Amino acid sequence: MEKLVSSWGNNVKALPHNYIFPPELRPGNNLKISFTTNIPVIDLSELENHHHRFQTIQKIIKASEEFGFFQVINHGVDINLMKETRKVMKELFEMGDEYKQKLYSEDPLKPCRLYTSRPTYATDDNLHLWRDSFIHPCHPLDQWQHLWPQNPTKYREYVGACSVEVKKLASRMLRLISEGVGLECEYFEKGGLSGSMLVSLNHYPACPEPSLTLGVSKHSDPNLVTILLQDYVSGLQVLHNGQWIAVEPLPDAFLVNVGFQLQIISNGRLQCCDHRVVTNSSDARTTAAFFVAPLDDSFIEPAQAFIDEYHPPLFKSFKYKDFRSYYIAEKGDTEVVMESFLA
Ligand SMILES: O=C(O)CCC(=O)C(=O)O
Ligand SMILES: [Fe+2]
Repeated sequence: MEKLVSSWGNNVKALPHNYIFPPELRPGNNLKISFTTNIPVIDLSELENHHHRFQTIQKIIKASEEFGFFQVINHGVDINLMKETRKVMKELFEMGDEYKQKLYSEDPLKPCRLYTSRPTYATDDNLHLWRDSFIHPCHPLDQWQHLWPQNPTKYREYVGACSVEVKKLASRMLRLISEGVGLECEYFEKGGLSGSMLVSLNHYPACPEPSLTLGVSKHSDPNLVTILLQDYVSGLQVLHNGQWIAVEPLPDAFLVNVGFQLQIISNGRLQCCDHRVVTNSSDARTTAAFFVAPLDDSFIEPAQAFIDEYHPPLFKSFKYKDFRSYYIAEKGDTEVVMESFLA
């Protein structure tokens, strides 16, 4: 498969010209950032202790206000399931080219497909990302699982079990966030606000010239909340107060990040945050991003709880599918997307 980076990336000593980013967008010297400033790590087992419950919820809110990102440990998802899921994800990208060709598609309407760079690769300009991605819906499981690949043989079993657990974790995080900001506990379970979940398995092969390219360029996630399963290889960077900070990969943790919809519903109190992925020359990195999103016809607007005479709505009301189409058309440009949904 000459298009997939996982098929040819290991055989090149220099980047093809259409993978070299313009100087102002390259990671350059920011390739290796120490983990001195790090995003908060929150221990969810503290919620069981009623003395610490309130403080833990406040930590979640503070992290969502200041960083838009945090990691959770002792989250209740079986560590062995996480390990097996990571293994089966890696196996998928190691399958032979002939098999990967069957999964590959440039049709954005195909629900389950392997692509390279961006979903819009076929019509993209001449600048590609150093990643392959396998994407498909994963909630409700029985509606989608039969469309997933049967090879690797344990793919459906582990990715299915992990999806169920991640969806439960996402619902738990959304209930805690609701409690922390004074929304009714089930707020995000109504109106289809968290009714869908898509998983994107990202594979970033080792790269010959990591300072010149990116695995994913700067963006904020268009959905409600994203839960990321990482391995031990670093690569994710978050823009915080104008500086890129590197996220330390904690293999037993899940990373949680605020999407555009959570920012809009909270009337700007919680912040989505720009992030990107850098590559490295020694190790491939494989991650699973679980995007919890509203249903297409869900109606999105700032919740009444955040609005009073001193706090007018900062954003318009819209249907989620209109936001999503606009986000895709504008290639996820944060400023342009935000601007056009301001009240
Ligand atoms: O792979 C990662 O670390 C993050 C990927 C990401 O930001 C995304 O898929 O939206
Ligand atoms: Fe993202």
